[in-house]
Amino acid sequence: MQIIYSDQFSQWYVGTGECLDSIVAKRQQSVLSVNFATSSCSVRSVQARFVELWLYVIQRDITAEMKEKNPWHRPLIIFIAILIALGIIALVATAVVQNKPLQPQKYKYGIVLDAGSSHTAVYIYRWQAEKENNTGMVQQIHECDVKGKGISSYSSSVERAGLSLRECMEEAKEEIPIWRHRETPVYLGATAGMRLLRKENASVSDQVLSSVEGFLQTYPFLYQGARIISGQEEGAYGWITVNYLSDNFHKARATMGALDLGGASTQITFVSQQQVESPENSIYFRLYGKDYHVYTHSFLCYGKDQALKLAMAQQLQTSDLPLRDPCFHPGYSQERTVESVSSSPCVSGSPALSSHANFTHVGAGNGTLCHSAVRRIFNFSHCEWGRCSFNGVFQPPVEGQFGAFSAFYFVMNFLNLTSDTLEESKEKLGQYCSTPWAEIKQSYPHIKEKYLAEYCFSGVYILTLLEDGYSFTSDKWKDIHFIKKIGGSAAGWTLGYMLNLTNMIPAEAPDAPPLPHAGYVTIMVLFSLLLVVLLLLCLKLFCWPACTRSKHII
Ligand SMILES: O=c1[nH]cnc2c1ncn2[C@@H]1O[C@H](COP(=O)(O)OP(=O)(O)O)[C@@H](O)[C@H]1O
Ligand SMILES: [Ca+2]
Repeated sequence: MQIIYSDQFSQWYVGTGECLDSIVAKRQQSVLSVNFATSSCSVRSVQARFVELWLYVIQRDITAEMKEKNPWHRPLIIFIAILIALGIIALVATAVVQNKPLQPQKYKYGIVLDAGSSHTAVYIYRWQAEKENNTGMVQQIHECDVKGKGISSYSSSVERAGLSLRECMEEAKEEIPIWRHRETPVYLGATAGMRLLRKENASVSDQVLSSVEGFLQTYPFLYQGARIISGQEEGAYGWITVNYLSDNFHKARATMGALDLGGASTQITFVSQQQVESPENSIYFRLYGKDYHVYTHSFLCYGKDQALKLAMAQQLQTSDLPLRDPCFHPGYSQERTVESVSSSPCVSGSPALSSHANFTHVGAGNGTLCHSAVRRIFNFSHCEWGRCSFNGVFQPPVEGQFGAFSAFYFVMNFLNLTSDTLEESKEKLGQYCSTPWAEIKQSYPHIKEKYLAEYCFSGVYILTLLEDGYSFTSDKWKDIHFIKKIGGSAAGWTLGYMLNLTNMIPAEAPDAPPLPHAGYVTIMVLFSLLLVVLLLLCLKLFCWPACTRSKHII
């Protein structure tokens, strides 16, 4: 069937159909008159034909009216079509850039050896090559604990100091892709054990460093030096590490203080609103466009192993033998040489110690007496500054949240005191210290006996150092967070050291960061919705008149 419109006569001529001989339709105003010349049609099919014609007429007239009213109709359609095309290109481009797969060769690597007083650990870090200046981008991917003691213990066979690192350095070769070896920096930083050795014998400490240097240079990595870092650096880099891993620099949030307890030294580092009176305790950083005035102090000889020697030496000088030590469990007994205590450069200068060669170290298990004994290794009596922690060292009042790591974590975690109040910790520790040694050994058969025997002392030492030494009062205790890792990377000075030496923390904020994931998703969804709306609009504008523009309906 065919309908033909004639402009000339304002009439539709409809061809013949199954049952229609001819149809002539005419519209005047809103009245459509149709003449059907039928031969054998039913009334129903004539009615249907009439409705069809009526709809066609209305549609045609509306389209004509729209065209007349809106001369921008066609350009609008073209504009919307261009918008849709651009939108699709933008969506695809954003998705491609954002989801670009990271190829393994896009990663860079760095190795830092933490040559501590008790042992050496090798850390391997990895970061995306193009994102070096963004915070939170460097991650620890591997940690290897070197077997045996720290490098400072090799003073009588220095060549073994380097060799002791072999296993962990071989692991590093395995962990890092071969094509990255030559450009992967290796740093070795030695801490308080080597500081003490240098004090005792500078030439031997140099020989130990030469030994590790020679050994590290046999590896294909980019050797960047082996040195003894200062206590100030150790504190500062620990602070950088915890705040970098917590993303505090990037988000310009309040920073977190850092508390590091080693075997031979301990560090406290935090941002203080008060003036840092002593220049040697003050460090200034400009990071990501923000200034940080940081207080730091490293107490040499106040790591937990040297503190134990100090406490034992103190007791040896003032009490009869055998030494009844309240910081060791009842029933504990150990033969020791006086030399094992007095040989430390932290202890030397105590003449009374030389009168005996050996002594029996007996546990008396008493938390309160242990606290008194530990307090005696701190000097609280002189202070030249407005405020001191101990031993005449300036310290402003502690402020904000603190991350306490290394031995702070190991000990408090073992004693299950990481989420207790100060009072609860004292109470639980008192009970633990008075538990018989035989019972302790039975309860923890898999823990190294040296560590196990010392947890009572270490726990009491930590509480005393934090409360009496640094003035973390009961109300501030909750601000101390005992942590081992943050987001898979160990809390410690090594990461901060590497970030600093590779210039990965810029002084000024880098250019705007790429879209965060939430922003990316939001933009993609909004753009998609907009496109759908535009598409529908275009269909409505484009298809409808296009469909009706024809003067023929088939
Ligand atoms: O699992 C553990 N339990 C208890 N103490 C631990 C554990 N692992 C390491 N430590 C202790 O943590 C301390 C780490 O000190 P480190 O060797 O880093 O010395 P430094 O930082 O003073 O040079 C040592 O006292 C070591 O005995
Ligand atoms: Ca350490």
